[in-house]
Amino acid sequence: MALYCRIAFRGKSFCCYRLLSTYVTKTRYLFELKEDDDVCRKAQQTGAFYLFHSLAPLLQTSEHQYLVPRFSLSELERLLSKFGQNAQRIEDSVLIGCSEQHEAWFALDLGLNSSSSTHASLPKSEMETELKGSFIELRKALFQLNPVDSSLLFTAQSLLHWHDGHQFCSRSGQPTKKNMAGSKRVCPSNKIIYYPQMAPVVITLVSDGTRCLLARQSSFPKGLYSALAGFCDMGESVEEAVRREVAEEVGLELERLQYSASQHWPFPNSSLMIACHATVKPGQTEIQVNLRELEAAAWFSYAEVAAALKRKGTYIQQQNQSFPFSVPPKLAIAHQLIKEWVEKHACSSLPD
Ligand SMILES: NC(=O)c1ccc[n+]([C@@H]2O[C@H](COP(=O)([O-])OP(=O)(O)OC[C@H]3O[C@@H](n4cnc5c(N)ncnc54)[C@H](O)[C@@H]3O)[C@@H](O)[C@H]2O)c1
Ligand SMILES: [Mg+2]
Repeated sequence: MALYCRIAFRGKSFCCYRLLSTYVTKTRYLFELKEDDDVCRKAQQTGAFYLFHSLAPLLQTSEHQYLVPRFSLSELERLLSKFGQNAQRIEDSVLIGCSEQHEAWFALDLGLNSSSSTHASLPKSEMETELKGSFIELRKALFQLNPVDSSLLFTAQSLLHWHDGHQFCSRSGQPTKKNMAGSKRVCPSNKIIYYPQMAPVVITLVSDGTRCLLARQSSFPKGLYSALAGFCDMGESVEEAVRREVAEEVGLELERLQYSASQHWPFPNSSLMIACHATVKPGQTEIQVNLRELEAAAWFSYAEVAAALKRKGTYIQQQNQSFPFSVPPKLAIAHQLIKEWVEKHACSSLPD
């Protein structure tokens, strides 16, 4: 789908015959859906709905992967009526994206109670039988989802979670009302607008030139080591947050810092993960682990990290082996940082 655009110049408007790209028209359409409740309501007629129960997405088991079923508006209305609820509950759904053909995608949680509606939680097991699937905790399903589905479900779960936690105005105590798309909530009594929020988190892979530093918290699965991560403090730049987190957690001062990429991460609350590579000064590599934050931290050689990257799944610790370990799954940005480091060091690690 493409649009011709109208541009304004010195107060006059001109029709421009530049064809807008599919990406631009899709982006403009999503913007309209967020801004205009009527357009969004209309989009539900032809849209697709993803279902959740208490923030766990509905999934169906296939051979090696989970499939994510979608429902039309009429299928959803039929389902709600079967469980004794009216179609008004669909207004609790949130917009999570759209296709290039402008089919809008929504997510609806059938397990959460909304303050602004009288809708009670629907029975999970009966719904699972009816829908021929299971509501599975997103974190547990991570390994068996494709990247497109997981990204959509991350967005959906984060938005549903945010709405669930922001049903009341923190100033007036009155229930807030969401717009159709779920891109904001407004307090009807004082008009304060609340927008979905995420916390900036820095994640850093520190290298001393030949080794990289990985750490684990006691809550991690056995054997799992990751890059150093931490929430940004109020008023900090990304660079300041990276330097502080590394100093706080392992007692090292950084020399150089390089941005790599970013990722939205929904666990336990929405974070924007900002991933960097960093180096320490040669010779200044002695780690002092902050045991209030970490269980352990250590330098790992290229060979150790490259072997861990190749290993599938999480490692189950074996007796008498001091350093076997695993790294985070492919979907996590920590995995990407570690992979980039291994690729960069592959050539320099070849035997002479
Ligand atoms: N996607 C990935 O690859 C990846 C890898 C590692 C960590 N992470 C995520 O990064 C996040 C931060 O890592 P961490 O636990 O090491 O952080 P951290 O080192 O900052 O330690 C967490 C502590 O920071 C404090 N804190 C400050 N601001 C906070 C806020 N806005 N929300 C929650 N706690 C806050 C709390 O006391 C909390 O116990 C975690 O949520 C984790 O899920 C993602
Ligand atoms: Mg940390």
